[in-house]
Amino acid sequence: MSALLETRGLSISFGALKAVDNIDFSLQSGEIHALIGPNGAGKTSFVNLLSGRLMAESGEVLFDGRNLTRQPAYRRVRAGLGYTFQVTSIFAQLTVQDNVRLALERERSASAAEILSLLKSTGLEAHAFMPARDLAYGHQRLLELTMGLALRPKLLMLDEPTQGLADSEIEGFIALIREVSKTTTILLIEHNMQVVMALADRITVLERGRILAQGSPAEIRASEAVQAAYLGSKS
Ligand SMILES: Nc1ncnc2c1ncn2[C@@H]1O[C@H](COP(=O)(O)OP(=O)(O)OP(=O)(O)O)[C@@H](O)[C@H]1O
Repeated sequence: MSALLETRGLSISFGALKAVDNIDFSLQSGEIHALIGPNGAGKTSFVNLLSGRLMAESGEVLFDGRNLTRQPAYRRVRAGLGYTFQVTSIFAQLTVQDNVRLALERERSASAAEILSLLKSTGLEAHAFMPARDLAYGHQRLLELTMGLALRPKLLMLDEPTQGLADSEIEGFIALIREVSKTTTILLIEHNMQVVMALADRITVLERGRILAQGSPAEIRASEAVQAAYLGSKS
């Protein structure tokens, strides 16, 4: 099986701090791959290097047979590397369906049927005409996911999608991600270990900008190095 995404020697520093330190990583098409690690391990910086929000100091980002290392963020989105929009990029005064229309129309015009079908896929169709600011917090997270799916990415990167959700909402979110994963490869940054263990096919653990461990959920759960890293950071 060939990798959908690969990084070779990927690095970025902030002053003297090597936030992402020479990372070789690969992700297979079809998998849900979780990226975990203590606070400050470099997860967000790594994903920002993939999305193009940060430019690599050295190393390469290879995606779907192309070298995207020097490409700007919008080209990476166009190549099929998608990520969930942050709550801040939701237009609060616009309706839910108009937010989805805007996400779609970054690329082309969208039909009402297409918008409705996307909203149905994440369970938001009943809220289509509501201003986004009136959505409950959990529904705003769903709107971010819907907007992330709008361009039908080959790989969708989710940065802490369950953060701030109530326990009662998490089961539904797990089921939804599982459904999305039938058609989209997923890279999931997540602190909630229940979510990680329920969803991930493979897990990569980062610590201080490096890969500490990689394996199946069972292997990671059993790893003493991983347990030590987590206990050490109290996160
Ligand atoms: N723009 C920046 N300028 C300076 N230091 C930064 C910057 N962004 C991140 N860092 C530092 O780089 C390190 C890695 O941060 P990063 O946010 O990537 O970690 P993380 O694993 O995503 O953490 P968390 O789980 O807390 O979100 C941290 O020490 C952080 O303080």
